[in-house]
Amino acid sequence: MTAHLIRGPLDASTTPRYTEPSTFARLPRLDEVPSAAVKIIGIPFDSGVSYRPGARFGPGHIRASSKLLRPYNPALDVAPFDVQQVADAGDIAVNPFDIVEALATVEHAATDLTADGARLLTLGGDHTLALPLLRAVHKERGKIAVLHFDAHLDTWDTYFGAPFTHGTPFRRASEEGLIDMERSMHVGIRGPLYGKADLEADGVLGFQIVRSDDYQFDGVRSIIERIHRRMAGGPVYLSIDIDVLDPAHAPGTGTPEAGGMTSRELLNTLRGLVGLDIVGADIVEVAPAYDHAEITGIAAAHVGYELLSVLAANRVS
Ligand SMILES: N=C(N)NCCCC(=O)O
Ligand SMILES: [Zn+2]
Ligand SMILES: [Zn+2]
Repeated sequence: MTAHLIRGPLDASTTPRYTEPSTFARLPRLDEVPSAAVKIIGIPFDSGVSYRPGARFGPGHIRASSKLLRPYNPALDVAPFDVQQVADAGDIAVNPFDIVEALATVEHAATDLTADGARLLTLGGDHTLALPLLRAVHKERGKIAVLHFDAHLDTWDTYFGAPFTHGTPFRRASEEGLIDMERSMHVGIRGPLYGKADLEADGVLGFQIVRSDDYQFDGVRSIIERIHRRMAGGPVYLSIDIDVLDPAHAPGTGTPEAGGMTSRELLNTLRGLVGLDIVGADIVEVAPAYDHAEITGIAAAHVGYELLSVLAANRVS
């Protein structure tokens, strides 16, 4: 194999940040590099939402909010764009009027983009997308442990009889045998449910729950330990619904719930994932119409940056 020079972000000291069309962190586009170990894709899809629409504009907003990121991450002592080629693969065009067709398009695109062994970081889009992304990962890797950050369980059964919505992806994934039921977790759960039965049903689908309140009572360190205890020893898929953050930290989302995590708690938890075999990730539910001053976009951009840093740190060690 020929060694290629890794291309990182544009240099902000010679090309101002606010020039050029947006790519994540001002990285090169996939067609500008020979290959990439990590590909960032946008999926502008929100036909699965139950409340406020608008997450279809999430990918563009996260990219636009990611321009200030810098190349060195002191928290993990790693330069995430130096040790691996990361590139922005643009958006996948999906049918907004036919959810089943949209899910098939996403699954095939994810399969194609990872055929060369690349890992995907997906920018949503609503949480319905986790299902086709897990289907694609499962084809490659078999049963996968899911680490799901969210205010919501997203293991409800149907809405208006519809099986594929942003409130149901992890029930479908569990029913389809995609997830490792001994090693999956929800983190950040809070807020009112439809009934106590929601939690009982969730329990048999293979998830353990870390509640948002556990952050206050137990702290970040103990939660990182719980995650490692449950998830080490096999591949992990990370799905991050931005509404896991408190609405003060992420107002730009479709189904906000009070009492959430701070962005500092989330970023520190993500840094604690170094050592886990993360095979793919998504950041979903960013809905810019309800955002202010890019608060949510910036949080999502930093979440993506920490994930890329964890992948880089895993590669270095
Ligand atoms: N996946 C997200 N963000 N929300 C699910 C909420 C489903 C409901 O309306 O009860
Ligand atoms: Zn949610
Ligand atoms: Zn969700």
